[in-house]
Amino acid sequence: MTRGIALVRRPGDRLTDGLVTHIARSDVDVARARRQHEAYRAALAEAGWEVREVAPADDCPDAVFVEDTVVVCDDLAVLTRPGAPQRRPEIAGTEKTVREAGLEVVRVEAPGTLDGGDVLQVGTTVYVGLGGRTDEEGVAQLGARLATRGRTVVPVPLRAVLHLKSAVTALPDGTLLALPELFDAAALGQPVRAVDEEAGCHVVPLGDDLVLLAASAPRTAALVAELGFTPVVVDISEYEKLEGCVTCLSVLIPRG
Ligand SMILES: CN(C)C(=N)NCCC[C@H](N)C(=O)O
Repeated sequence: MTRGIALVRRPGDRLTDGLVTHIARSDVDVARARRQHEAYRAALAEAGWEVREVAPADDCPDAVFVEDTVVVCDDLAVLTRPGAPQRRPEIAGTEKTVREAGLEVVRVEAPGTLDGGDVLQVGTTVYVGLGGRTDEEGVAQLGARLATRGRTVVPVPLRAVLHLKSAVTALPDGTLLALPELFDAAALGQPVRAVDEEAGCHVVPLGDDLVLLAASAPRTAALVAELGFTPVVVDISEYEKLEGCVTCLSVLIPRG
């Protein structure tokens, strides 16, 4: 029995044209990115997830960052309306896959914008980054949709960072790992544990004590182990060149 479904989308040939907002552009090695994606998928499978692929959207260079296209909460899939207009065609493939997975499907409607990378779910609280990609209308719409599942949305203003989950994510026990200078940390209403590596604030709980994180955060991997969890380390250097992180490359749908 698997833990549930992990949605992923393979990188396309145009990956190197992906958006870059807060860092300098550097060349992406697409062949290496494909190998890293294969290893990422293998890590999810090894951790007990059924890896299910969303159809490629090769005209969209950022389509591999599938997290931004949908927010899954229990049996509900909220299709997003990405803040970057060129990413909106990515939604169709995700919609097909979440429908096939049997989820109820709703969406963020215009003029609201919301990227999945701005949505951090911790228990029944859903923190949503307000910044370059997600606006107040998007937050309000998400709040209304997730209220049907007993969730409370808390807006969190961002500073110079792409997404909320570029700056803070949670360990399985709810401990928030963060770079607090990148956002209004007081808005979370709970303390964070500051990390000293940029990629250290990007973790994905994979079930039980397993925690996925990037090879570029070795000190945080050691911290995660000290705290009693088991780090699962993947090299995603080619995606980091496009402001991607371990969270962005999948959407986990735990078995109901
Ligand atoms: C948590 N993060 C960072 C994400 N969910 N998405 C990253 C998207 C990166 C892409 N180049 C873009 O700019 O859209």
